[in-house]
Amino acid sequence: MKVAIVGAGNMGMAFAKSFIQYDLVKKENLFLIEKNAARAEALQSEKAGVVVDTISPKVGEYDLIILSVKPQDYPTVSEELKKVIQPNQIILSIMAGISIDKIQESLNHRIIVRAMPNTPALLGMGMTAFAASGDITLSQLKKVENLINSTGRAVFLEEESLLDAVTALSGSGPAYFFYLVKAMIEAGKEMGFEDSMAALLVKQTMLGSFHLINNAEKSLDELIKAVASKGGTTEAALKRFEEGLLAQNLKEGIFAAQKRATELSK
Ligand SMILES: NC(=O)C1=CN([C@@H]2O[C@H](COP(=O)(O)OP(=O)(O)OC[C@H]3O[C@@H](n4cnc5c(N)ncnc54)[C@H](OP(=O)(O)O)[C@@H]3O)[C@@H](O)[C@H]2O)C=CC1
Ligand SMILES: O=C(O)[C@@H]1CCC=N1
Repeated sequence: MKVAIVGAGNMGMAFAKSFIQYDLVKKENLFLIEKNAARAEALQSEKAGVVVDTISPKVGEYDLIILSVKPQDYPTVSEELKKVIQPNQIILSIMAGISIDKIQESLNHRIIVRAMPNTPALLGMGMTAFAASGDITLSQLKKVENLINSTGRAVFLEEESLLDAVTALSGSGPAYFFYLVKAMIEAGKEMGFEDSMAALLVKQTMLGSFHLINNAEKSLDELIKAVASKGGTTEAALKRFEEGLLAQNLKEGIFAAQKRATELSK
């Protein structure tokens, strides 16, 4: 398959690297359009694919075009892309908030898949949800799904409107996890540990706990109860979290992300 990527940044390249790793796309069939000069130079030197800085008629030769610029940059991209896009090309957008309708209208093009991945895709451990326009054939959809599957797990959504919630939950989710881990490491340092020791204690705890969620036949409440002894240390921490409305604040943060995704589509 021949794939062009408009905006070869963090996510665009996480996708591209998985496609290459699983031999779904050959490097010579990967066309990277990247306007950031420093990034383009880095991509050139690591021989990541054919690298150019602007959209040209050459883009029309690719089976699939991935849109992975920031939503704010999309109006400029669509102006250029609509001049060169060919009717049989598949568009895969991973941009937060930009709806299939809006992409169809701005490109005057029908065949659109809209996906929301996350950065663990860099390790083939991503979580992507995707929806598609009614105009796509099953064969075209399967081709895109095969590519996405190389980046981790994927779910198809009948309802595109759910993608803003996906963005808030799993798209942005890695940052929430990193934020929690960082706060725990900082607490460790404040209690007197060296940076590396605090990081080890927290990272191994998070890793082991993740596997317990997946492997123990217990609910999350039961897992919490199994750690929190009556009158003990965990209970003291959880009480403080409740007083500070930590869970409520986390949820409100996620709803704010969803609201922002909806705003980006306007
Ligand atoms: N990062 C994440 O975790 C996730 C991101 N997304 C979505 O992926 C998209 C990209 O995000 P991310 O990879 O983090 O962003 P990046 O900034 O890392 O990548 C986007 C790249 O596109 C370049 N660019 C901007 N305009 C153009 C243009 N006209 N032609 C070619 N290249 C251009 C940017 O250059 P410059 O830096 O100079 O602007 C930048 O290098 C966003 O829409 C985001 O919503 C989706 C899921 C997760
Ligand atoms: O923060 C953002 O807007 C993008 C979408 C999901 C993750 N990063």
